[in-house]
Amino acid sequence: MSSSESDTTADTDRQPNTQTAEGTPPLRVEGLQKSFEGIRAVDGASFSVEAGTLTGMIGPNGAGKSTTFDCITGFHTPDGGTVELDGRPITGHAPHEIAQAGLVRTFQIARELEEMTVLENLMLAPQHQLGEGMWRAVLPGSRGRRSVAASERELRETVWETLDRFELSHLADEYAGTLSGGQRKLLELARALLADPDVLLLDEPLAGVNPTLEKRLLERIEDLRADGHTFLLVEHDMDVIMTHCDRVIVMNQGDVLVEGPPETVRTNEQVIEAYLGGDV
Ligand SMILES: Nc1ncnc2c1ncn2[C@@H]1O[C@H](COP(=O)(O)OP(=O)(O)OP(=O)(O)O)[C@@H](O)[C@H]1O
Repeated sequence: MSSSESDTTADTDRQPNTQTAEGTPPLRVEGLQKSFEGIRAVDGASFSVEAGTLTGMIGPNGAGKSTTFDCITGFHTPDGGTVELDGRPITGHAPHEIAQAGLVRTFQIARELEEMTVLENLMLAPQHQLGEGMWRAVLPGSRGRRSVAASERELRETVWETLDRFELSHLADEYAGTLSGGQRKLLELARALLADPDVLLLDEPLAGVNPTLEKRLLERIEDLRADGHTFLLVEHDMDVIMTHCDRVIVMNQGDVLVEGPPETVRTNEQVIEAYLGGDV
């Protein structure tokens, strides 16, 4: 069943985190399954991501990390299992519905966005990720009897604050297509944030990023975590995972092998074995 064939309706009414039951993790995955022509890419994976954490997902090639991300974010419809956001089911919903519900992933800047400036990319970000109707609901000030023009002015202010925060202001008028790999990653993260997510999924946020920008990206992610944002990231750089994550989920053959704090995971024999005896 494709996400568009889903017979349930996404509970897309954004509710503040304060209304969720105390102790409910922002993201809970239970018994997730997805096969491709007999290959069990995800085979019963269950895990939670706790509020305000930077949780890393690691695992050998083919362990099922990307497929898990795609099932969580609605790009694949799982064959079985459930995904809950703040205790509300989002399993099998379309990607834009899941973004509206508060779970957003970073995307590579698409070709058409490369031909727009950095500023335009950010001004359009909420609209692109949430759909035309919903983006007005997240515009700053749009909940009162404010004019759209006033709201758009406030969005522009938010965008400039975001540009400052990410040290991208000097690139505001540059075409996104001219940015370096690291600057693009910063822009991708900034775009995702403008959708005002409860949970952010980052898929290899540091791939192709030079050490200076890697440091800046990690600092921004840590600031955002300190502000209460919740992250789940797939990253192959083990040092980054072990140094910056609060919790680590290790996947192997489509299932969760081990979950815990980095110091526990690093020394776990099953984990070392899964990486063919290499140093984790
Ligand atoms: N669209 C697809 N069609 C067929 N098989 C697929 C598809 N997507 C993933 N697979 C298979 O599912 C398994 C899990 O793949 P997945 O990409 O989720 O793993 P991964 O942990 O993200 O790997 P990597 O770290 O190499 O990106 C692999 O055997 C892969 O070949």
